[in-house]
Amino acid sequence: MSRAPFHRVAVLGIGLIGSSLARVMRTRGLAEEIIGFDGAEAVRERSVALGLCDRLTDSPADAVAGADLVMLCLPVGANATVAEAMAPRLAPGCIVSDVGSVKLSVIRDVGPCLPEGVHFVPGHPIAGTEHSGPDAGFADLFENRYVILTPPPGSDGEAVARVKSLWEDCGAMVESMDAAHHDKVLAVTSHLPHLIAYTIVGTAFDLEASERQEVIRYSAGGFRDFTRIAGSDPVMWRDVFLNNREAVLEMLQRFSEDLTALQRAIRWGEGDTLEDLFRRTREIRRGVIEMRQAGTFDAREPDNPAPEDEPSQ
Ligand SMILES: NC(=O)C1=CN([C@@H]2O[C@H](COP(=O)(O)OP(=O)(O)OC[C@H]3O[C@@H](n4cnc5c(N)ncnc54)[C@H](O)[C@@H]3O)[C@@H](O)[C@H]2O)C=CC1
Ligand SMILES: O=C(O)C(=O)Cc1ccc(O)cc1
Repeated sequence: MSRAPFHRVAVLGIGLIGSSLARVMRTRGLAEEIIGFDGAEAVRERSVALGLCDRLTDSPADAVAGADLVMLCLPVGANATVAEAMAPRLAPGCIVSDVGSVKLSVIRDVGPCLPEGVHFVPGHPIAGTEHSGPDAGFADLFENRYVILTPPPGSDGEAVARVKSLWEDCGAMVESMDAAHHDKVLAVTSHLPHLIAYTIVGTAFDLEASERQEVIRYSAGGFRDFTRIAGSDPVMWRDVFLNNREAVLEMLQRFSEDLTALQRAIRWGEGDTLEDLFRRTREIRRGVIEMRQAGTFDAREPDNPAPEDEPSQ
């Protein structure tokens, strides 16, 4: 029997992403032992009941003792406190990685806590859902999804290669890029869309009670897709916006300029302007589907069947 690529993996934060990682590492034999840490007692109890880890602890330091890989799977705003608490027990040669949606802040918050001889390989799976918590995770979450690694200059090549290989073993396609570039790209592809969804659903909620009822009843006209995204975890997304402030504000500025241009086209009846844009965006949608990145939850795409726990259309 071949040995697992990692001896002891500590998963810090057993929510959607942490529990999915624990599940896939377990089912594919990627770790001999999985130790879980979570700050919430209810999450630890649920993780025990689900059999996600070999052992659960309420101490980050206990969790990382003797680990050769530590995976931070926390809201990005929690990384600094947890990294400080775990640092004294990190073994020399250990790899610390993460899954946070923002990368510059993780490098800023975690990097300085790590002792000499510990390797830091920040990462971000572009895979998820609007659900959170240990029950929401599933082993196939990373299958055919991208994972972006943002190793700081001078990172240990072997550590980066081991993290890359782990994600590939989880079914993912791995790319590397500079952290600042990652944060700009994700600001437009992920963070801004979530902000727009939160705004539009909030706007609808603030309508008169009678109109609000109708918004919910007739939501199939486009609104429903926004409510899925706007149902995402409030703490996780608060931390994303507070920690990717500059890039999000820059993209928001560009977006609001484009929105103003559309507003003008509608006001002046410039149908060609509207149609040209809608044709270009339809092409982009087709490209996303061709690259099979349309989402695990999009039941209308034949290439992307809905998981069993999602209601089909
Ligand atoms: N939800 C998604 O679709 C994706 C999330 N991510 C990133 O993954 C990370 C985790 O997200 P999810 O798994 O979705 O969140 P989640 O809310 O499902 O899980 C986070 C877990 O961290 C624990 N936690 C929070 N603050 C803590 C603290 N201070 N000390 C100890 N434990 C604490 C919570 O109890 C919870 O169990 C985030 O950084 C997020 O940006 C990355 C890709 C996709
Ligand atoms: O559910 C969705 O539409 C998502 O966008 C999931 C997601 C959320 C955050 C990430 O950093 C990556 C993926």
